[in-house]
Amino acid sequence: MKVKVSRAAHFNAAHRLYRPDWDEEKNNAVFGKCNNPNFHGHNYELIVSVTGPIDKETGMVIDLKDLKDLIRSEVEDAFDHKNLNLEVPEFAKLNPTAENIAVIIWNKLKPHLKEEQELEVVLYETPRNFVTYSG
Ligand SMILES: Nc1nc2c(c(=O)[nH]1)N=C([C@H](O)[C@H](O)COP(=O)(O)OP(=O)(O)OP(=O)(O)O)CN2
Ligand SMILES: [Zn+2]
Repeated sequence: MKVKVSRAAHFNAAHRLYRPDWDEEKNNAVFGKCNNPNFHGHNYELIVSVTGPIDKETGMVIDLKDLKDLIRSEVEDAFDHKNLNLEVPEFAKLNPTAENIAVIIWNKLKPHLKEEQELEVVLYETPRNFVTYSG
């Protein structure tokens, strides 16, 4: 029997969507206002879910306190109040789209889970734009 356990988290960050190997015209055509050279910001909402067996001794899939601390150390401390393009090494050469941010978050969290625990990351960039990544 597997149960899905979820923890919501939050960070805000600035970003710019563009490719340095494209000229301004093409960047504007593809990325529009998201290519603003002065960046723009989002209040990101994150839902991290761990699915796995319930531990017989504790009754937990994962201690939500441990999941909270993991999200804080791996995601919030790294991304909150940061310029993703300029301050987060993972995005130095990777466009910080919601898709790529979700994959980076998944990659940062997964090594901390047990083999039998499945991970899903849902990232809301705006209340209406969100992506899901499960590995
Ligand atoms: N597939 C993706 N498309 C877009 C992404 C993304 O990360 N993945 N990001 C953006 C922009 O960065 C921005 O976050 C979204 O802009 P927009 O769609 O205009 O969102 P709004 O909520 O401001 O617009 P509403 O019209 O109010 O919904 C663009 N595309
Ligand atoms: Zn944006």
